Amino acid sequence: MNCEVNWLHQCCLNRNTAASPRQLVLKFGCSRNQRRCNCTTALPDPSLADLSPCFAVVAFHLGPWCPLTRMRLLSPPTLQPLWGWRSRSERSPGSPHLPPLGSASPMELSPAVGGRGEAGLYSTSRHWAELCGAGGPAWRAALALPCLPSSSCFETFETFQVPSFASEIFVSFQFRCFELETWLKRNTQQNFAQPYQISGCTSLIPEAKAVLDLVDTCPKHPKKGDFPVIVIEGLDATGKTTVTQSLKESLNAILLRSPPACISQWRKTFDDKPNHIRRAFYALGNYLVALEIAKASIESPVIVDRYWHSTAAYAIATEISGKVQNLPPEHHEVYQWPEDLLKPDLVLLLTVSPEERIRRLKGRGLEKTKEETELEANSLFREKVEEAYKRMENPECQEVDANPSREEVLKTILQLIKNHCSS
Ligand SMILES: Nc1ncnc2c1ncn2[C@@H]1O[C@H](COP(=O)(O)OP(=O)(O)OP(=O)(O)O)[C@@H](O)[C@H]1O
Ligand SMILES: Cc1cn([C@H]2C[C@H](O)[C@@H](COP(=O)(O)O)O2)c(=O)[nH]c1=O
Repeated sequence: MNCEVNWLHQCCLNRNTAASPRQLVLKFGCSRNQRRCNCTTALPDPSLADLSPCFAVVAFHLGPWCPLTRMRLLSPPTLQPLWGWRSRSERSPGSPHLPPLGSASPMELSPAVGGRGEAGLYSTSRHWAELCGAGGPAWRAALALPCLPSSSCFETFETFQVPSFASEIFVSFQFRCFELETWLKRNTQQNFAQPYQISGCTSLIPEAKAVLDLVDTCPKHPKKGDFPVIVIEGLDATGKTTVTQSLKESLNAILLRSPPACISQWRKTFDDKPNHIRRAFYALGNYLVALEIAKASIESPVIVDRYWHSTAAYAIATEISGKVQNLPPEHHEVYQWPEDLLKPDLVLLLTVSPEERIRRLKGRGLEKTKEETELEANSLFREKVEEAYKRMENPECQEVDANPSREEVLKTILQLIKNHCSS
C-alpha cells in the first residue's frame, strides 16, 4: 500500500527560538500497518529560502520493534552525504552533536552512483538483529546532506522511499544552519573554506545586489596614507564608541567604523540572515571601510571603531560550538589578517570585567543585535569572542584594561598610540 504523507501539514517551523536559532524541523510519520511510505516533496514555504545554502540532517529515530530492512534516499549524484549515529540514551533533541565521520556504525552508506544518484542508508538484517533485539535501545541515525540554495534544497529529497516497513517510524528533517556547518567543517577539514560568498544570495536577498554593485566600484588594493590608522576593538559596551569619539577630538582624527555608513542601511536585513550570509556582509564592510581609510589617512590620523578582528572573532566564536578549547589552535589561518585587506598600524582591544560590561550595557539600554543578546546570555560565547580576538595575528590586538574611568582609559590609549606611532 502506498501512502502519501502530507508532511507539510505536520511541518513544525521552529526557527529563531532561543534554544536553536534558525532550526527548521519537519516531521512526518506512518502508522503501524502502512507498508510503504512515499513522500514527494516540493516545499512552497518561501521562508525556507533564507535557510540555505545549508545542510539537511535526516534523522531516523528507530524503535527496537522496527523491522526496517532498507531505506533509500535519492539525492543529486554530486552530493556526498555524511552520517553519524547514536543511541537514544545519548540523544539530546536540541543539539545533534553527531559523532565524528567514520565512527563505527551499524549502517552502511552506499556510495553515490550515476544518473540522479542514489545515496542512503542501508542496514542489513544482521545489523537490525543486533540493533533491534528484544529490549534493545532505540537508535538514532543521522545523515547530513549538503543542500542547494532556495527551495531547491528540498528537491534533494524529491523522493524519499522507505520501501518496506510494517511498523512505526518517525523521521525528522532538521535544517540546522550553523550546528551542521560547524560539524561538517570540523569533520571534513573544510575549515572556513567558503564562508564569505555573498554572490549566490542575490536572488534570495535583493539587497545583496546593491551591496555587490558597491564592491564593483572598489579598487582592488587600496594603499594607506602616511598618517597612523588605529583600530579600537572589544566586546559590546566595553567603551569603544566613547573612546573613539574622544580620540577623534584629542588627535584631530577622522573617525570611521565598520560596517561603514554606505551599507549600514542594509545591516538590519543581513543581521537577520543565516550566519554565513551575515558574515559575508560584515566581511565586505571591512573592504569598503578600507577604501575610506586609504583616503582619510592621506589627510589625518584615522580611528576605526571595529574592523576585521571583530568580523573574524565573532564569526569564529559563532562557528565553534562548545568550549573555548574547541577554538582552532593558535596560529591557525582563521586568525590571520586577509592578505588583500589594508592593514592598520595599531589594534587596541578594550577589555572589561563581565560585571562592569553588564553595568555599562544596562546604563546604555539600546536595542540589541543577536550577537549582543548572545553575549549577554552566554558567557561561553563571550569568552570565545575575547579569546579569538587575543589569538588574532599580524596585526595582533594589544589589550587595554578599559575598567577604569573614561579619562584614564583615554590617557592609557593616547600613551600607547604615542609609543607606537610616533616613529
Ligand atoms: N570608562 C568607562 N567607565 C564607565 N562607563 C563607560 C566607560 N566607557 C564607556 N562607558 C559607558 O558604557 C556604555 C557603553 O559604552 P560604549 O557605547 O562606548 O561601548 P561600545 O563598546 O561602543 O559598545 P557597542 O560595541 O555595543 O557599540 C555607555 O553608556 C558609556 O557611556
Ligand atoms: C563589525 C561587526 C560587528 N559584528 C557584531 C558584533 C556586535 O555584537 C554587533 C554590534 O556591533 P556595534 O559595535 O554595535 O556596531 O555586530 C559582527 O558580528 N561582525 C562584525 O564585523
